[in-house]
Amino acid sequence: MDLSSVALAPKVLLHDHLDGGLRPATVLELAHEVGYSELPADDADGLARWFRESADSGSLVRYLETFTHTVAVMQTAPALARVARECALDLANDGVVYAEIRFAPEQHLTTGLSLDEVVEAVLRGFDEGAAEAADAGRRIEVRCLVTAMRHAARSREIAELAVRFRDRGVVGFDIAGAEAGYPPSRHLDAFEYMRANNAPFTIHAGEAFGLPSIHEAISFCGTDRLGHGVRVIDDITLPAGTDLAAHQFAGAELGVIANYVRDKRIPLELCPSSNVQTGAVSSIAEHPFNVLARLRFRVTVNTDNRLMSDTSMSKEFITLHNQFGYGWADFERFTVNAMKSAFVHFDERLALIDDVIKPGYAVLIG
Ligand SMILES: O=c1[nH]cnc2c1ncn2[C@@H]1O[C@H](CO)[C@@H](O)[C@H]1O
Ligand SMILES: [Zn+2]
Repeated sequence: MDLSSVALAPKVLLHDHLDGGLRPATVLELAHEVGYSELPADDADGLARWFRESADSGSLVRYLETFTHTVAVMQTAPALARVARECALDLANDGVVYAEIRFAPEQHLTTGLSLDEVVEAVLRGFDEGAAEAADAGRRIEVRCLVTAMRHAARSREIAELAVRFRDRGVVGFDIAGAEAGYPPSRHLDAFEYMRANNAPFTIHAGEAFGLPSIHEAISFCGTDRLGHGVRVIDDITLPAGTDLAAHQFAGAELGVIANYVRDKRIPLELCPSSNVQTGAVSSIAEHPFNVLARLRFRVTVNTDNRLMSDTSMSKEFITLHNQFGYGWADFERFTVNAMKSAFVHFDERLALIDDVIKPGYAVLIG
């Protein structure tokens, strides 16, 4: 299994930040256009390296500081549309067939755009990119999640934005940003608004902060998915000396929260490389991905921030293959898990599973 063969496999991406996936060269060009002079490097390679190294901090708060630069160059409609178009193209070239891309509209208002104008520009970019990719023989469906920043106080407004655009490409709502000190229950009114409108949402939880955050997200807020959710492992007891790359974990004991997440089939948007960079886990070898997958949690594979982690869906698959020995049948399962967990309607999920994902893996499995 190598990068070029994995790139051919149909992949589904549920957790990817628009402002964490810019091409380094685009950051430079946009900075030049808008006169932003704070970039930490002046060539694409240097900038790519800076993002990866700075994000490799072991702290979510420092990881998030790197977004200052990407957000700074995404403040006009053309810049937002360009970044969105390139995002759709890059994902399609990597074999992603369905993606939900998130970003926080409230962070893109410094030159006077309205929340609606910001979302319209991004959706236009996705449409352009997806149309170009289709012309080149690479079909991709791109949808949008709007994120509210958990330290701020605009979550209800952003939830309303999500519902306002629900028939135009926005399929859900999310909260992100520093987790410690900003529990999901601070934004209960936003989640209640989403539920009252029968509109789905996901919550970044169980990344920098552990089980209490996951508990709030599922029990008080009623989240449909968990952004990361990786610390659910803290509610699972493994016998001493357990090999984390094993094929079965018969001795595992699940606590109340872990059982609830698994019983309810709550999807985990796991992001292996990002989780190591932010210190949510100490290394890929220590990543609970395999334990959770083998215990049949609904695990999905995600990139989080392709620029900060210098990654792609194919690279994340290869990383998991190298560490845990997964093959095509495993990747098909994770991909079907992700498609089942998507926020588009059931018939659209089913069509992608039956017409695109299963036939794609059938060819690879042979
Ligand atoms: O892994 C993460 N955990 C929490 N917040 C994040 C993560 N990655 C990105 N963002 C935050 O989400 C905003 C909107 O896209 C980004 O600007 C960043 O601050
Ligand atoms: Zn994220």
